[in-house]
Amino acid sequence: MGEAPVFFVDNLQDELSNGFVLKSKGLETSTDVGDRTFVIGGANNDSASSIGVQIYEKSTGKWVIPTVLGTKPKPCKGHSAILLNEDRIMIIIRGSTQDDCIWFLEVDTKYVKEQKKVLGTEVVAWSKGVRGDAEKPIVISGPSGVGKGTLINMLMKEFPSMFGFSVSHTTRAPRNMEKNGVHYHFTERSVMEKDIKDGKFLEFASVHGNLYGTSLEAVEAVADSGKRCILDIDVQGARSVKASSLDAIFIFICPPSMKDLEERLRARGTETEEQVQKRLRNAEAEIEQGKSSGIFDHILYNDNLEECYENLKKLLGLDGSAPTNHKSSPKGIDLPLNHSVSKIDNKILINCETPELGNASKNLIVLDVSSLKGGAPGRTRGLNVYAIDSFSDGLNGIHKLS
Ligand SMILES: Nc1ncnc2c1ncn2[C@@H]1O[C@H](COP(=O)(O)OP(=O)(O)OP(=O)(O)O)[C@@H](O)[C@H]1O
Ligand SMILES: Nc1nc2c(ncn2[C@@H]2O[C@H](COP(=O)(O)O)[C@@H](O)[C@H]2O)c(=O)[nH]1
Repeated sequence: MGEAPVFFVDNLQDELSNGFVLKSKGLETSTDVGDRTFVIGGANNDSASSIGVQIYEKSTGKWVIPTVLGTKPKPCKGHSAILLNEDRIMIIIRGSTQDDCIWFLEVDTKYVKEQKKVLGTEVVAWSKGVRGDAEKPIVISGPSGVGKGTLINMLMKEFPSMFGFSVSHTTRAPRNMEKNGVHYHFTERSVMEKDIKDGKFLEFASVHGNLYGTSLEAVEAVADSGKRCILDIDVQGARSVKASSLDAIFIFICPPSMKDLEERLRARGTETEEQVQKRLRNAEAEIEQGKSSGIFDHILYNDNLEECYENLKKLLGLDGSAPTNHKSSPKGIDLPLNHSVSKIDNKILINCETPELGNASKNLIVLDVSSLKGGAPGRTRGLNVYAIDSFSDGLNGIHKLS
């Protein structure tokens, strides 16, 4: 059992040695991680659109401005910071409401270590804290024409409130009936390449001569709407997702034969002869990898469509053996401006004061961080939140908020 203190910056230099000017407004926190101090918050100019991060290296006495990945929290009236597991800092935004009050700045997680190698710079990564457990996303892969889209459409039609589709980006041209933003985000290669460089994609791959990718936003938009996310991506993309922090179920759809696959692709009539040939050539390698790579948790054969659909529902627990109602979104918490934060084991205690109700009225919000999942890039899930009312007068009531 131990209590981690919360630090507030009180004596930072105005002009940093690397030329970075920190106009301290008393809104920053500093958190020590090994021999580095992470200074978070306080816009370095008035038009800043997000919370800034700087690192002070105690051994060299130098300030470093890291590459900041992930969606960043907006500048705020102040925040509290507390170190978790030596690899991430939990940020509790003051005066914020609902779903925007808990954030994580990853400073030494697996993802951050990988990105440091890739980018060759100091890296930190933001992820937003989400209460409760969303069900695992479903990754569906398989060769072009095997019936992935058909199966996904059947699932979304039968369970519209349960599933949401991750709308990918692609550089290929839209087909006749395809709508931008619904089937794909159709995009220019140069724009997509820049977004990939800026860390906006969970995965991307060159597929049949075009660029395809899943943006973090596409997956998180579905999860934030309380639905279970379905990704229709190729095997290369599935491999990247498997290596990421997204905890998903991986399903590979196999055709009964190459002959059937060819017939389906031709019958769909959406590709030129040259494209059909290219997709069929790629299909052989994809089927080989799908069966042997160890990426996939389940392989389904799509011979008879109805049978394959029933098998898909069965493995997702939708065949009547499990309840089909999706969980309702957890309630939010209103975090007051005045609060203090401490840590005991896997619990963060937020001590909230309500001045208008006098000293006797204090509420304690408990964040249980023992079951955190996921993380940057994306969301950190599995936060459990409890409120204990008026604890200074005795334990009047304990409410589980999520
Ligand atoms: N079991 C099946 N038997 C016969 N035809 C099928 C079967 N499943 C799907 N199809 C048909 O095969 C064609 C290809 O299906 P679909 O477009 O769903 O493939 P896909 O895997 O999503 O392809 P892509 O990866 O290119 O998007 C469609 O015309 C669809 O109606
Ligand atoms: N790696 C990714 N692959 C994707 C993504 N979106 C779709 N795909 C795959 O591309 C092929 C071709 O699709 P089509 O619509 O042009 O027929 C297919 O296998 C899809 O699964 C993505 O975001 N990433």
